[in-house]
Amino acid sequence: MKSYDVVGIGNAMVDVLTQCDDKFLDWMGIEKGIMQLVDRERGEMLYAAMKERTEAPGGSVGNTMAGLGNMGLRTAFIGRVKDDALGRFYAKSLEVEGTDFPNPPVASADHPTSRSMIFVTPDGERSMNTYLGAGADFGPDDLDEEVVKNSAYLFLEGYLFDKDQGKAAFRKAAAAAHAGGGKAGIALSDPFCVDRHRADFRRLVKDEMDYVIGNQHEWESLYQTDLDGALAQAREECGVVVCTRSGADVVILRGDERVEVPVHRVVPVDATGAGDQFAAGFLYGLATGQSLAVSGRMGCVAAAEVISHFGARPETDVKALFRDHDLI
Ligand SMILES: OC[C@H]1O[C@H](O)[C@H](O)[C@@H]1O
Repeated sequence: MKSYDVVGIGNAMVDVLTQCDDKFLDWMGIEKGIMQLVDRERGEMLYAAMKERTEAPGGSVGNTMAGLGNMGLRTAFIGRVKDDALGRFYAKSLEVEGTDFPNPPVASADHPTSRSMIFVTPDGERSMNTYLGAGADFGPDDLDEEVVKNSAYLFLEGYLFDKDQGKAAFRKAAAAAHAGGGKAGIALSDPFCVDRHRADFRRLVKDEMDYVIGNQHEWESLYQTDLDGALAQAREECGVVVCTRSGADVVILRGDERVEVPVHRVVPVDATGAGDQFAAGFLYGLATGQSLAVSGRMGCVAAAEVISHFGARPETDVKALFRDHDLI
């Protein structure tokens, strides 16, 4: 019996969230709806410009693991934080939410704990301004293979694939997952990151991943073609292929099987974490032996919950929502 159902690896990041209007975004030169990297100076300027701030633990795969913990699975999140106030806050909050955080904060980290300044506009769109701190320096030495071997599923965050040491850590993690008889998967995370490392992402997806979750732009960027062409290639190269399409039906492929899961469009209160919680719901289904259709619907239920309030992690009992929808 494994210790964990799902173990995730990603950039451990604290979110600083605020609300603003579109004029404020223009004024500050913030590009709407995407993740932009910022240096420390701009990060501090944006932080100071926020009128009211909420600080919350974030990070894409960290959010997914917290979501899976909320659903009652046994989870761990492996990430790198500095031993500073934000890093200790991050580690503690995951443990409180029921997800193990095996790596202690690193006193000697060169950079402070990663953070993202997130501006949410009245249409619910989120614009993220990320300062890549200690979390982005995650490398093979930060990975205890035994934790991964002891999990049925491994889930990786594409953002960490932006640096060579992150790539090396992912190869080590995938090998450990397979050595332990588990399955390895990744969230592609960002079309620009895919664009910067296309060849390496392609190799990883083809040779080392059992399931891959991405949105339309990420899949198109990976194969440099339209969505149908991209998914046709992905299906040849990877066991389970999941494509979210911002409000349109989710497409899931496994061999000859193709499932389309309907999405009910609503105006979000805050879209932050929608993809992360879709992944949590979907992985819950996969890890508990549900069909692709049910797993996809679980993903949509979890995503709908998180966009109904401010912040990237669930605030209600998502398993109860699965029951309300007759999914369990
Ligand atoms: O996907 C949303 C997450 O991405 C960024 O990493 C932020 O931390 C945020 O919580």
